[in-house]
Amino acid sequence: MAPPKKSALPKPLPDGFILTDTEKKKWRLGRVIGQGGFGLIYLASPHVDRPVAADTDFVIKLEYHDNGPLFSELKFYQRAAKPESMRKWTRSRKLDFLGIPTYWGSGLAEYNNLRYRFMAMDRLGTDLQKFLESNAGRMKKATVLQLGQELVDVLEYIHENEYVHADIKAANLMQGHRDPDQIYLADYGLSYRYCPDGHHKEYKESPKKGHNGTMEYTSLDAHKGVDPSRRGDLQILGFCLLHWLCGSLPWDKVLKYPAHVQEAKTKLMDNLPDSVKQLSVSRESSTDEVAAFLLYVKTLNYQEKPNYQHLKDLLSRAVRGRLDFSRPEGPAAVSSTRGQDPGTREKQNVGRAGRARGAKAPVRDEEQDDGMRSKPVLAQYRRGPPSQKEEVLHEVGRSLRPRRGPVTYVDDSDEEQEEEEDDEEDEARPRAIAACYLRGPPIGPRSQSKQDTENKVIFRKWDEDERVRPQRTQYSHLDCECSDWRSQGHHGRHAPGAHGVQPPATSTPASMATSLATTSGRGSSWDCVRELTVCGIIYGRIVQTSSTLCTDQTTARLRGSSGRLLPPIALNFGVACTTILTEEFIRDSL
Ligand SMILES: Nc1ncnc2c1ncn2[C@@H]1O[C@H](COP(=O)(O)OP(=O)(O)OP(=O)(O)O)[C@@H](O)[C@H]1O
Repeated sequence: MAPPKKSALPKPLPDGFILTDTEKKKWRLGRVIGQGGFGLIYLASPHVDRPVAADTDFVIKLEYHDNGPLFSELKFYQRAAKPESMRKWTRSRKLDFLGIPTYWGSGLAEYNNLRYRFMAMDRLGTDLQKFLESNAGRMKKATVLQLGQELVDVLEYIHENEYVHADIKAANLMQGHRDPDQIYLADYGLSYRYCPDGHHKEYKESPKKGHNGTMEYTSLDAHKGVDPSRRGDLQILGFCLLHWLCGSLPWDKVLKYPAHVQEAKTKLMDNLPDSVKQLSVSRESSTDEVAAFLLYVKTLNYQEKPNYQHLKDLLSRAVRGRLDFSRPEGPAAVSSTRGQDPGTREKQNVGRAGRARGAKAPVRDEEQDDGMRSKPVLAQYRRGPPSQKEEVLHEVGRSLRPRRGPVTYVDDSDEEQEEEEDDEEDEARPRAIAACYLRGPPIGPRSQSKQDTENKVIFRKWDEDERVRPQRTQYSHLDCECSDWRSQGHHGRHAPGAHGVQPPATSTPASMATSLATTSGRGSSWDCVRELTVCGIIYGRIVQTSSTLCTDQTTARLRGSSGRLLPPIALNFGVACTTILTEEFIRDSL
């Protein structure tokens, strides 16, 4: 019998499933606590004879066997982050702590004719993107500088072990599960072995590979299609520090135009330190240290080993102690991509972008925008080239970074094949991502249709509701909504990625619903409209489809820079989708 057709996200394994890793150690799966574009994160425990405790210290990341990201991540942990080598490093450098999660094992599994790869690792806590979201995109200066120093330590360790991370951002920084003062750099799915066996990659620009990474922060080398290196990681970190201090970056408004982002970053780097100093939002949050940091990074040659101690010294104003993620004092972030009315945001952003660019108006062209915006928001905003026609809804809710499509990987337990794997791994690294594949709807003004105006009214009302709704963490939000859904007897059966039925790729709402009804063999399209919406509520992954339904602006307002729907907003968004889907469904049916 042919195995069932696979989607990118694995069909979940049942609660209590036992996995055996390559060291013959057994792991019991608990409930799912997270979901990426290709993988699920389960609570897990090595005590297989009893259910997994809610406060367990382990998680298991699960992907289909032939997906690339987990394979790359595994290789990183196996080669560069062995617990013993990290312990030695920490001792020799007299560090209190090194923020790299511990890898506990990995292996393969088979269930219902499907093959999986898994990795057991430390359980982590909240990611820092959450704090930014509730603090208008900013952090206190002492916290930013302290984080900067800790991340320089982490980068020095991984750089000395032949790897670069290449995707540093708040969404990939997570608090410790037990100790919120310990911050870990997670997600090594895009990490790159820049110096295999001590041989540094050559500098080679390749326009076809250009603009790889998370658009806000990716390095100028990556914009030019040059393989990631140590200086690139440090430049990415510098852009992150600047963002966290100011709540915005000069290129926030042109993120969908990679060439414009590259131009703005080049200008910023060319005009250091003034270009960065003048972005300070207040004296307390002055950007002088970040300007000096980026200035030093600019002096580095492609293959040059950075002076990490010097970089830490440049950020040394921070006081060691507890990290403080409370809202910084002083003016609100002027162009945070979150938590603000887009009108306000736009006005403020013009000022900031203008300053960063000198006298020139922000890279923003109404005509061009309108041209772009008049087109329907279709597959071109998905992340990564559309490899398969049946690309599904849940793939579009992921971060902006590109991912390789399914590639067959050899079993990494076979050391003899390591070199072959390395080649394969290099081959499989994410390739250039053309601007047209960038996920996210156009941002900015557009001509208003009647539907736009109606949608705005709907969203304004929910924005008001939003202010009185208490903030919840991502986990509790997900848990709560999943359990609501389960308590209705659905058990995630119709949730994207959790069953054999996948919502169809972008289409009209009516055809989407009808197609879902046909493929699932269930009920009427009307039921499916409702279920699609619930899927959206639970997973916050209905962005792409809703992009085709809602106005660009309303959708843009609901996104964080990570590209995810902000959790409380996801709920509202689901409701909005119901309305829009329903209206269009009725209209199409008449
Ligand atoms: N070690 C961990 N402990 C606890 N939660 C985790 C851990 N790793 C990841 N998560 C949670 O699971 C979610 C999915 O993580 P994952 O690394 O698979 O994907 P992602 O980084 O969100 O997306 P992408 O597919 O772009 O990598 C994360 O957003 C995070 O909330």
